[in-house]
Amino acid sequence: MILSDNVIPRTDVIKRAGRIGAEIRNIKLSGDLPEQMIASINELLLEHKVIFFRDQLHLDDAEQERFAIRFGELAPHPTLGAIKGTASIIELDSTRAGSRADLWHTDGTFVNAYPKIAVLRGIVMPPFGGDTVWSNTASAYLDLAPPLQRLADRLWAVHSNAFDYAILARVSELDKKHLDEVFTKTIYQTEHPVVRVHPETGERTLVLGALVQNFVGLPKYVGQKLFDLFQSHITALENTVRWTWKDGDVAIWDNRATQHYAVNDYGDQHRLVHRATVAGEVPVSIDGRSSVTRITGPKAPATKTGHTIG
Ligand SMILES: O=C(O)CCC(=O)C(=O)O
Ligand SMILES: [Fe+2]
Repeated sequence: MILSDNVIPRTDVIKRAGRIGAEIRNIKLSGDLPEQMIASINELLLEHKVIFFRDQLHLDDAEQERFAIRFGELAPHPTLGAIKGTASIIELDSTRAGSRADLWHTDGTFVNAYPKIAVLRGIVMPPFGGDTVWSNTASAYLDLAPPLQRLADRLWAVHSNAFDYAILARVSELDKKHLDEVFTKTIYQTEHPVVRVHPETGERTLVLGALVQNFVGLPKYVGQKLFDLFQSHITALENTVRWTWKDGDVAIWDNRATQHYAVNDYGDQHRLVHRATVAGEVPVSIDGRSSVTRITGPKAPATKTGHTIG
């Protein structure tokens, strides 16, 4: 019997899709939960990759962070920082530029030690639309045919917070200016293995998503096709779970084994979420090499911009 069975009854864990996602009932999240409970939540997180808790309306920013810090050090966003009075919380408010994360991504992969866990609290959720979808990057790896696994095993990709305007067609001129000024005030470029070994489960997971710029040693055009091929395995519907939010819901994901996408279908209805972030480990490839941040510098020439993903 695994640890969590003693602490969280199996009947309080309700799977929400075949390969990823479970709702956990009858827990009031707080910084004061006993250590065994935190260990059990972590165990369920590793198993299900994203876990959901309803009715957490008692949480404020401080308590959200007191809970999150039980899983590790809090990590502010490298360029956005954290909202006032918090160590790591970013606010995504639909009325503000760049707050719609409608691209498949893993958070923060433009740095080497990108976050391991995110705790997202739905504060004002629209009555319809605005779901979030997560995908399982460990099962996606297993879905690859063995020759494609061997190819992925050896590939490395460059991730950056610099973006081409072309892929952000929905962003207005005003948004571009804001994103340019805030999100990409420093440009990071990091080389990650396409396949990392999960430090807690030993699983192989794919490290890709919207922050990928190119594959090391591959022409852009070829790389784009390969990227699409790998991403299509990650985002296959069978490999995802979709959450319809209510105010007070909390979603916690293992950012080392997932990608996510915030569905942008709620028009100008208000949607407000706060995310606390737990620092992660530097990824290690299957042959034991670590990710490297190659460039950390002031913003380069004006052809690039950013987005709040990550
Ligand atoms: O708004 C959401 O549902 C998810 C936003 C996101 O990508 C994040 O918090 O990392
Ligand atoms: Fe995100």
